[in-house]
Amino acid sequence: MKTVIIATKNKGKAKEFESLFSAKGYEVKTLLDVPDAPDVEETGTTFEENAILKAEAIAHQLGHFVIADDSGLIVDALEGRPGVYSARYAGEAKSDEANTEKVLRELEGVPREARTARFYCALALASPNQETITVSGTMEGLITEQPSGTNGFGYDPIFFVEEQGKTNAELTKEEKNQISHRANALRALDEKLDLFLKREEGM
Ligand SMILES: O=P(O)(O)OP(=O)(O)OP(=O)(O)OC[C@H]1O[C@@H](n2cnc3c(O)ncnc32)[C@H](O)[C@@H]1O
Ligand SMILES: [Mg+2]
Repeated sequence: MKTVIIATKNKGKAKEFESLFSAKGYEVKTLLDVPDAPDVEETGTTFEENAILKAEAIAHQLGHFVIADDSGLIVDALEGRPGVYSARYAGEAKSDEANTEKVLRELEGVPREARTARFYCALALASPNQETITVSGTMEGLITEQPSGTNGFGYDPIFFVEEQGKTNAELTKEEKNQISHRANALRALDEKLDLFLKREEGM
């Protein structure tokens, strides 16, 4: 089986990449399987920049091609916050609960029609041998007034998808993986990934 390494320490992302890639016949490894993987500082001002920083640092360290994911929630009424600061929005502890509570608090009194938001996912594919490739994907939704559902991770319990009439955390893993920003970004990577891997084999 072909293996792909995802440069992430986020368990929620790791699980999603496992199902998304197993459908393509790949086995997934993440930095959760690499005990001494460095923490890469996310100093970029865009998701793409941060994805490139993580992918290139880890590809260099492992001497192998890797995919990194930088993603987050963009809330219109908050001028795009939490954005690239999504993981640490309520502090360094990176608590999903504290982060969602902070967004809900900041949106108190904001009417439904003004609670529009989107998830954004930038993926970077990097190798010591080739130029880095980036792609992105989004998904649209509304921020609820309270959390609902236990599936998924991060901001999923407060992200309502109108077409499904459910929050992301009420969708099954399979349902989310059809429509998520991560799935959409991976679709954009599909063709480029094959070409990239072919070139990798020739090196
Ligand atoms: O950098 P890595 O190790 O991949 O893990 P991280 O959790 O720090 O990941 P990011 O820097 O990309 O921050 C993304 C944050 O955005 C949120 N997020 C991203 N994708 C999400 C999704 O599909 N559902 C809910 N929240 C998501 C979640 O809070 C993440 O912690
Ligand atoms: Mg991070």
